[in-house]
This record gives sequence, C-alpha cells and structure tokens, in this order.
Amino acid sequence: MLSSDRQGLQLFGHSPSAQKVLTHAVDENIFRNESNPAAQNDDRFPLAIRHVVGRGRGFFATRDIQAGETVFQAVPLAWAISEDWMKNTCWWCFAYDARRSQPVKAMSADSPCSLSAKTVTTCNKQVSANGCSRQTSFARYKGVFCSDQCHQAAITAHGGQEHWDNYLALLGAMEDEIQLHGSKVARSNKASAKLETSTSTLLDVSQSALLSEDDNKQGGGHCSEADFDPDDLTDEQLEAWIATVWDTIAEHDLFSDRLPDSSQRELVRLITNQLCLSDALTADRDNDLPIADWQTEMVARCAATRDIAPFEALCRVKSNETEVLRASLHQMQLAVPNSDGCASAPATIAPIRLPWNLSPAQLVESQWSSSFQDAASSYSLLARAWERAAKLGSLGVLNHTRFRNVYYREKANSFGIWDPPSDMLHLAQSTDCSSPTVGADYDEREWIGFSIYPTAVYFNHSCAPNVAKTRRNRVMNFVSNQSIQSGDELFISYGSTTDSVSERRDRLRDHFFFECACDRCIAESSIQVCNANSLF
Ligand SMILES: C[S@@+](CC[C@H](N)C(=O)[O-])C[C@H]1O[C@@H](n2cnc3c(N)ncnc32)[C@H](O)[C@@H]1O
Repeated sequence: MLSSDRQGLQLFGHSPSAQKVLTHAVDENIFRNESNPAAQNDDRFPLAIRHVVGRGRGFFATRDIQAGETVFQAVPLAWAISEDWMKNTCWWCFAYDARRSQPVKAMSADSPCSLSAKTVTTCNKQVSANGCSRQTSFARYKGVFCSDQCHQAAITAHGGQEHWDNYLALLGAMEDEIQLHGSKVARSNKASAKLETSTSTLLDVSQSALLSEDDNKQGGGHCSEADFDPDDLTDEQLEAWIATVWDTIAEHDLFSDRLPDSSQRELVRLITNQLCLSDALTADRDNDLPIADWQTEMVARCAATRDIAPFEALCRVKSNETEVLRASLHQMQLAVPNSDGCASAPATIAPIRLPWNLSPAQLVESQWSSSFQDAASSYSLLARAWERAAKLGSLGVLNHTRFRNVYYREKANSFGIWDPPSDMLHLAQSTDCSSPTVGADYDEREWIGFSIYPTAVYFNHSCAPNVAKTRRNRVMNFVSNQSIQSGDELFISYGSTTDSVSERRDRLRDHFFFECACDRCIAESSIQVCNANSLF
C-alpha cells in the first residue's frame, strides 16, 4: 500500500532477476490514444509513461513543470473503508466524521429485507419465507453516505441498482461467513496453539519438503535437478508452481478454517468492490446512467469497444505475486538449520528447490509461508461468500486465478485514505499553503480505508520526492513541490521520508520488496560508508 505504512501487509517489488523492461503499448494508450474519448483530458497532464532500468515503468515530465502545478489527478477504480470507520465514512466521497455516522443509510432497494432499518423485523420474516436464514446479514448490511447524491453516484458506478444490490449482498454474505466460522476458527486456533508447541517439527516438515530430492524429481518436468538460489528461478517456474499449489488449495478448500485478520478482510472487501465494479462495467449497462468522471468513462468506453475491459485495465498494473513467493523462499533459505539444528548464518545460504508435489496435508502443515496462507484463507472466505450471495443475485465468475490477479495487485498498488485528507509531510514541503489542513498534527490523522487508482500507479518512489500526493474527496491530486524539467522523472514517496537511510531502505524492502535506489538513498548510503571507513 503506497504511503500508508499499514502493518501486516506485504507489498511488492522487483527482484533483480524479475526486472524486465516490458513494452506495454496499452499502458501508453491509456494516456496517449487519439481514439480514446479521454485523450483530450489526458493532455491536461504533462506526463507520459516510460520505462527506466531498475525501476520498471515510471511517469516522466513531457514539458517543464512549475512548483505547485497539478501534474495528475486520479479517481479510484475500487476502494474499501476500514472496519473501524465503516459507519463514519461516506462510501463514495470518503467524507469522514469520527463522532457520528453518516446520515444516508443505503440498503439494497428491492431485497425484501432492505427497505429501511425500521422494517428489519418484518423483513426477516419475509426472508425466512423465501428460504434465507433469519440471522442473515443481508438484512442489516448497508452502505452509508454523506448525501443522496453520493448514494446515487455509488449505485451508478456499480452499473445500476441491481449490481449495487449484488455488491451489498456479497458484503453481507461475507459478514455471515465471518460469524459462522467464528466458532470453528476459535476451535482451530486452539488446535494450532497446540501445534505451535512443536514448531520445530513443523519447520522441519516444510524444509524437508522444500529440499526433498524425491519431490523434485516428480516435478522434474518443471524445474531442473540442480540446487538454486531463489533469484535463479524464473518467473515462469514460480508461476507454474503457484498455479499448481493454488489448484490444490481450491480443490480441497484448504485454509477455510482460518479467519483472515482485519487487514486481510479489508483487502478482501476491496477485491469484492473491484470485481463487482469490473463485472458491472463489462455487463450490459443502462446507457442513460450518468458516468461519474472521465476515468470511469474511459474504462467504460474501452470496455464497450472491447479495447480494454476494466478488469484487464487493472491487470496492466504490476502484480507482485512472484516477488512475494521469492521473498518467502529467501526467508526459508536463511532459516534452513545446519547440522547442529541451528539456523544457518546468511553467509552459508542453503540451496533450495520447489516441492512440486505437496499433498494438501503437507501444504497445510508445512506453514512454509504466512503470506501464502493469508492469501489462501482470504480466497476461501470470498469464495464461500460468493457462493452464498450468488443464490440471491447474478454474480460473475470467481476462481483463484481471478482472485490472485486482483489480490497481488491491489495490496501493493493501493493508496491509503487518510483523514484529514492532505498528506501533511508532503504539504509541509510544498507550496500549497492554502490548504486548511496545513499545520495540523500528522499523528492525529486517521486511516479510514484504501483505494486503487490504476492510472496513478506509475509514480515510482523517491525519498526526496518532487511530487506530493493530496486527496480531495475521492480525487487524488498529484502536485509538484519544486520545478521539474521536461524529461525528468516524477516521484512520490511511499511513506515517511524522515527516517535514516537504513530505516527507510529496510521499510521499503520489507513492505515493497525493492532496494531503494533513489538519488537521496545512494548519496546518504555513500556518506555512511565514508564515515565508517574514516573510523579505521
Ligand atoms: C507502484 S509501482 C511503480 C510502477 C512500477 N515501476 C511499474 O513498472 O509498474 C512500485 C514498484 O516500482 C519499483 N520502484 C519504485 N520506486 C523505486 C525506487 N526508488 N527504487 C527501485 N525500484 C523502485 C519497485 O519495483 C516498486 O515495487
């Protein structure tokens, strides 16, 4: 997640071997396509996507830019409000009031249990008559909005009332699943507490699985017999392995007894929102519906002409799935015990191979990657909710490939939504002193959710950014904080820039899986080396 520093989320990056310079002609088309109805709007912005060695794609200035110019604006394609603030935050414009809930409570319109909060009791009877559970969350699940206009805009963005209802039904079904599985999870947690007393055994299982000759021989068609460093594995090898493992996970519904934590559940809600919006945009749309903004229009028109389906537009954003796996393999490699049973020092990194034929039981027991288990239990939760909600309304297809396509993009490329909206650290350095929030205490800001802006994900990071990110309602504004020459790259910061160089790099490595190579880090790390050398 960019600039949010949420704990517990693993984020993506390019490993050295994954650094490929790819040509994504369609990416440029998003910004420079004469037949694109939004092209005239794109020309408002003085930037273009180019490829840069070591950083992938990035935004570059197409003319000289003055300090204080808005260089880009983006609207979200999908979003999720934090569990803590769901009643206090408008589900469309992100207006937030910590003291009271938003005034417009919007249940789905034609569901028998959605007429209004007052009719819930009657509704539940009707729902029972229709064969639904009396305890169903469909009756109580509702969105909140600061105004009727925002409510209507959300319905419109979802492609109309029916799609909106399906979306709410899905969220409600997820709540039901969370409750239903609460007791099961409690039991399973007790069981895993017992298992943790024999952690070393489990670790051995995973490591012997990873290093087993036999296992690797059975998968010999996929990878060589030689020992290798995770960085030597090609993306194709990793992708093939991931697909095999996920097929097993889906087939046996593994990890269904694990409840994703609240941060994962928020991610699942963002994915739900993304999938519903994408399906709504690709489905037959009521042409009389007004379209909220030019980027949504662009995506909708592209879908209509089959140029870029909305879901495919998201898929142009970089996925970090293989990077997450590679990082997990590195961690395991470092933890492989030596002959004394102690973890070996990094200097003696153990060779590693992928276990191609893990049985379902081995997969569950090996505990070889917590990030992998997070993803699998999140998928299981969504799949169960999907099945439940599909009985009440028409939903698109859900399979693990589609889920992973979104999961490994959104968790890395989404922006945190904070309130007050402006990023204080950046504004303090910027010329935008007209903002009413300048001078407010950064620590008082509240994290109220996160959203994905697929058109804005091409800003690379610098610890000395030349662009500040500020939010006004749903719109993310990117404003230059210094003059920028034509041809220069535009950078934002993925979080605090006030830490030391080693703290900044550690954080970016841990959360984003990349080694920051910005000018400031390079300069400051060479000063550190000089200082260290001068001691001798
Ligand atoms: C939000 S994406 C930015 C767009 C990305 N370059 C692409 O091609 O899709 C963030 C990723 O870009 C790369 N990146 C961004 N800033 C970087 C930096 N300062 N040094 C090295 N890599 C960087 C890392 O791979 C990071 O995970």
